[in-house]
Amino acid sequence: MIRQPLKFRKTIFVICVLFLIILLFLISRKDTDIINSSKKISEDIPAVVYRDFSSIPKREHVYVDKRKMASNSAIDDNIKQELQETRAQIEQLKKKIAFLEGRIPQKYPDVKYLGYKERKRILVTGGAGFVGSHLVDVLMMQGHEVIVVDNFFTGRKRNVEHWFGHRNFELIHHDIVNPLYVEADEIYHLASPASPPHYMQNPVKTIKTNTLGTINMLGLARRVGAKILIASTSEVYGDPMVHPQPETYWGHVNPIGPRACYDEGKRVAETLAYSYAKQENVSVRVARIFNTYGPRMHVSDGRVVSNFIMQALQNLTITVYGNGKQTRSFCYVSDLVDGLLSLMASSYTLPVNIGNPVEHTIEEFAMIIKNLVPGCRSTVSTGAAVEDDPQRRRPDIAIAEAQLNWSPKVSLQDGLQRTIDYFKEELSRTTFYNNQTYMDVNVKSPQ
Ligand SMILES: O=c1ccn([C@@H]2O[C@H](COP(=O)(O)OP(=O)(O)O[C@H]3OC[C@@H](O)[C@H](O)[C@H]3O)[C@@H](O)[C@H]2O)c(=O)[nH]1
Repeated sequence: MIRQPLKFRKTIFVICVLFLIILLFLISRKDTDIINSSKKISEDIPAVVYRDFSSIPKREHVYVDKRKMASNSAIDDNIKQELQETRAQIEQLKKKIAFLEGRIPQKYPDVKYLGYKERKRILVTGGAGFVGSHLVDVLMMQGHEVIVVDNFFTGRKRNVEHWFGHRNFELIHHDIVNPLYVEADEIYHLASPASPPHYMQNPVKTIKTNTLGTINMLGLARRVGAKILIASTSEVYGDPMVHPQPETYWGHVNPIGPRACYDEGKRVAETLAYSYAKQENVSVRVARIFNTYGPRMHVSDGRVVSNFIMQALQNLTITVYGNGKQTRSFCYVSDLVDGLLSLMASSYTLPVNIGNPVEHTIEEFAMIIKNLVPGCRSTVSTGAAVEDDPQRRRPDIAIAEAQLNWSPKVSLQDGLQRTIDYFKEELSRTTFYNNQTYMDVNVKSPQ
């Protein structure tokens, strides 16, 4: 009985071992299959293509807060409005820049080259004014170094801006009532208001400019040894008793009248010039300038040429002061400039009349201008006379012809046509319409 269970145990043991071996065999076979099949699967699956997802914009997480939505849209509207305003400002600035760029001279007018010995340093007081700027143009073209001094009371930068930046050109903003220290070989002293309404507007300033200013310029000429030309005027003859007026005529001036600040100021300027010549040995030239006209007269100048042309161009009444029987003789600005240059170059030191002797009544002159403006519908009116208005004026230019070999070349017709063209362009500048002060003049009552 005892041996039977032992045998049974052995048999059981053997069976178990065998079972285990079979099991291990089976397991090992199954593993190989799985590996093989998995290999096969991986070979069958196509390779995954790499894709760069970084370029795809990530969706921002937007937190929608309905309470804030209303205020956000109000802010959006403000921003939109600011944006629109800024855009409009930028557009305006662009236009302004384009306008300013248009005014920068692209190329200077042709300037002659002068050697060191021929080139002069020339000071022009009032060089940004009507006559001064035309003189500056010629001096610059001749190749000289030009210094313009102006206080811009009636002068304008616009008149000389085409020379800005040129190496021969210098602009000094200065009032010659105060001393000036510059180096110069020649001085053209033109600074002074010249239009009756302008010089009457501030008579003290007009006298100071023509007396103190002239003393300063003569003092400068003495210090630096410069030759100086004083711009005097036909007004030193006042309301003349001699006709036409020769340089030898002493004049007929009311010393306390409304024109005296200019007339007497210029008479003192002449006296000062000859005093400096005699006492300080200063080389002086004196030009007595008669009525002059041309481009660059200000639309608000107030003198007869600019007033009549502006009125005719706008079909306004042409305003003749007084009965229109008073006479004037009008010289085109380029002729005047030629005369000034000839006088400076000459050795003649006494006063010289520079003007055009062709004389017209102011009434005739109004009709000449009216007829030169095509389609002009202006009427001509006569009215109150200007106090102390000279009744006749015409230069005797015998000295200019003999001593300077000078006489005017431009006819009234041609000169007026060029001037009308200039004023037409001025009128097209919109700013003028806000500033129609060109008829501002002191008149006395007709009685
Ligand atoms: O609108 C106007 C302006 C002027 N006039 C008259 O036209 C004549 C000329 O007057 P302007 O103002 O042009 O010039 P004036 O001749 O009176 O003075 C000028 O003289 C010579 C220069 O040196 C000066 O430029 C200036 O003083 C005057 O009789 C004046 O009364 C008009 O009838 N209507």
